[in-house]
Amino acid sequence: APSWRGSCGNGRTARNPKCCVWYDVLEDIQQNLFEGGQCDQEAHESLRLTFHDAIAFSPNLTRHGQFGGGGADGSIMAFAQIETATIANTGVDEIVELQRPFALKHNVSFGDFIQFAGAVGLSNCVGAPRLQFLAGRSNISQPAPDGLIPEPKDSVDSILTRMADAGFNAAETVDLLISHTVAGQEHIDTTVVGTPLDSTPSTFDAQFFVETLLNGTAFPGTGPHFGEAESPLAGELRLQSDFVLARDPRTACEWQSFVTNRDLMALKFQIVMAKLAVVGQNPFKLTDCSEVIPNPPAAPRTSASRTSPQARLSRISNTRAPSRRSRASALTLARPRPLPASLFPRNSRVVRAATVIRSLC
Ligand code: HEM
Ligand SMILES: [Ca+2]
Repeated sequence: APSWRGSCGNGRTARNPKCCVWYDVLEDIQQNLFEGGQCDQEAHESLRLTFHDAIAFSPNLTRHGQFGGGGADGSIMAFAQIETATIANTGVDEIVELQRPFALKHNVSFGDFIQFAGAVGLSNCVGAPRLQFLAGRSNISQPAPDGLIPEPKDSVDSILTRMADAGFNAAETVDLLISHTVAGQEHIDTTVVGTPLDSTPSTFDAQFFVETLLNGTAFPGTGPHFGEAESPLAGELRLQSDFVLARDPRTACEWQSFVTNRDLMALKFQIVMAKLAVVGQNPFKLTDCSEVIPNPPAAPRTSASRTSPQARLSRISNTRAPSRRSRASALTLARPRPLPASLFPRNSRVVRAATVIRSLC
């Protein structure tokens, strides 16, 4: 148990001297990876990378005498040429190559660095929870086997089976997909690079869960592509996997629960990310350096935004500003179900076309 409480230099203190190095990493990546602390594309990709490293862990393969992957062990960075060549990891090589020099420069393990960068990147997003960060993962790993990362074309059965193998039940799988509130795509439809998965990709809010429940009406680019479903808003892309998970009886209730409870959503993400970050690791051998993770900017306590999602999206695509800190629509509405019509602005064409699933829970 750490009794040391001391200076890390520059007026910074930590409970454990092992945490000091992370202040240097923090300063460096906020300036030089996240453009001065933005919830930008690098922040989004860093969050995605935490998943792609960690989820490659399969007790099922191990039971069959094969190597099942080491989980959150940094293998995706150590063996990037092998791991990022797979279909599920399309595009992940970019953030791995951007991150690696920082890990080498500060002499921290790849597994630690990936989880740290994900937590710091998320802390730049308005309304995000502050994630736990444990340090001390070994830097020795083996290449993870292919086939362990869910793909957007996969069925709910296949996704839930894979996630269960790695230790996550159906509700926790939905909790992990809260990440898609700060997300875009570049590799599903390459003609509309940067298309977000919800109308507020720089804000950690419930828009993703609202918008994935609307009726899809069109593709944002030249779709359909493999793993893509029709989206309800121009300039937004919907993954097929998000479409089916939002509507499956095993996952729909957890999905809908977030629409009217942003705080619950933030809490569940914090909890499930703490679990994801130590897949394949012994958390009791790691050191808690969470104090280094910055406090994210708070979400404004407003009722549902009056601005229509479509208007927000048009602004995003017109300006291409990486992180216009749009006002969060904190969905603090009283009744949990059915989804209140007031969430959807009446004068929007989108909304007239939208039918919200009301019967699954
Ligand atoms: C069923 C599981 C999942 C599937 C099938 C899936 C699939 C995808 C796909 C296809 C993209 C677009 C990538 C691109 O074209 O550039 C994406 C983006 C993203 N995913 Fe997921 N994902 C899943 C779960 C997760 C989880 C658990 C996390 C994190 C905890 C996550 C975080 C992200 C983020 C942050 C992005 C945005 C990346 C960016 O903007 O560059 N995803 N996901
Ligand atoms: Ca959002």
